[in-house]
Amino acid sequence: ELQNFRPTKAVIDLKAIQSNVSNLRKHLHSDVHIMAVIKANAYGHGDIRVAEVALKAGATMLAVATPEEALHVRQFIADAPILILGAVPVHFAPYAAKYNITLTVFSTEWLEQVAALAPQFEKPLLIHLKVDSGMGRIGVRTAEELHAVYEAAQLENVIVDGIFTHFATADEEQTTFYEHQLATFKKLVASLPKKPRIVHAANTAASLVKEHVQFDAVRFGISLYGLSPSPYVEEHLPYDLRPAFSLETELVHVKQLHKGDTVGYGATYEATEDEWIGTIPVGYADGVIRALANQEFLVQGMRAPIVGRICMDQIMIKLPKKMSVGERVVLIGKQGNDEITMQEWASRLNTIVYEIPCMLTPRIPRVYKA
Ligand SMILES: Cc1ncc(COP(=O)(O)O)c(CNc2conc2O)c1O
Repeated sequence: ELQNFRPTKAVIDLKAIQSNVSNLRKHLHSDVHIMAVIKANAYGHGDIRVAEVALKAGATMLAVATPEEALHVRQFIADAPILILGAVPVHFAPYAAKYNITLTVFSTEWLEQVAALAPQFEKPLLIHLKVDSGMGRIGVRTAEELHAVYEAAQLENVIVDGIFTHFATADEEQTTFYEHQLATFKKLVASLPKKPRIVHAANTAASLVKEHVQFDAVRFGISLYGLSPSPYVEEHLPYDLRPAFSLETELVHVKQLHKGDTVGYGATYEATEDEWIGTIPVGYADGVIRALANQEFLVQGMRAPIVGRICMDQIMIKLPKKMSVGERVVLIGKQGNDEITMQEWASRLNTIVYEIPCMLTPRIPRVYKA
């Protein structure tokens, strides 16, 4: 395929992914499965390459968010079970059965409509029942709802293969709500006539810092990529995480400004003395949004702040000294003795690290370091 001409790229370190999975493998009880959560194009890291490495390093299942993601992954990964974590329309059920995609189910109406299609399924449809133990998103909330869905799922060509819930506060120090969710979930699972094969509840935070919540599988997302779900979890990690994602580019123009010269739309930045300014080929159409104003990037291991407004495709930075066109600029990652972390971006944008790799658009090619 065509090579990349623009020097802006995200470099994904597959050894970091491999290390994060194999460390989790050692951390978990040996009979607990690792479900690699690769939704949203593996949190912006590239779902197929991440899935291949994760499966080789000890994951046995994959989780995505949408039918389209599941079909895309199944085109490249023939065997691993793929669970769609979100709701899917009834008319997707025949495709799920055909392509061995496991669905999340929590509605009797959904099952009643699928009942009409099930006899024609090419293969049995695997489903996991979803319990809303407090996340307040999707799922059954009471024993009677759970039993109604369980009964409605007793269909030819439908197999209740799992049951799961999702924690809203596992990444926080406060455990009251988390304990309430865990107790609710355990009670509901115990109320079923038969335990489904795969019971799962833990996300990264619960997998890393909570006890007795591993059940039959854990759903491992953010720390698969070497990122921490929260500062609290970061302070209590059972092993070091290796961030897999770095973002880099090169200077495409360098000039010296004199006192009073201005930079960018609105002429919002004014040089206070002779200053060296670099221009880099990346902007808000790449997901480096305008709210990131004043973020620093690294050149020769030194910090260079954005000056002037972020443009759609270009950004100006104030260089610590005269530099040449072609000089490498690190927007996320290490250079010399310094590092620009995703957490630094997230703090500046008043968001969480999860959002950063997801917001970087496909115009930034993801290249892989094996
Ligand atoms: C149902 C479910 N399970 C597991 C995970 C993985 O969580 P982790 O990345 O903390 O390990 C998510 C992440 N869902 C989301 C992450 O950010 N917003 C979300 O809705 C999820 O929605």
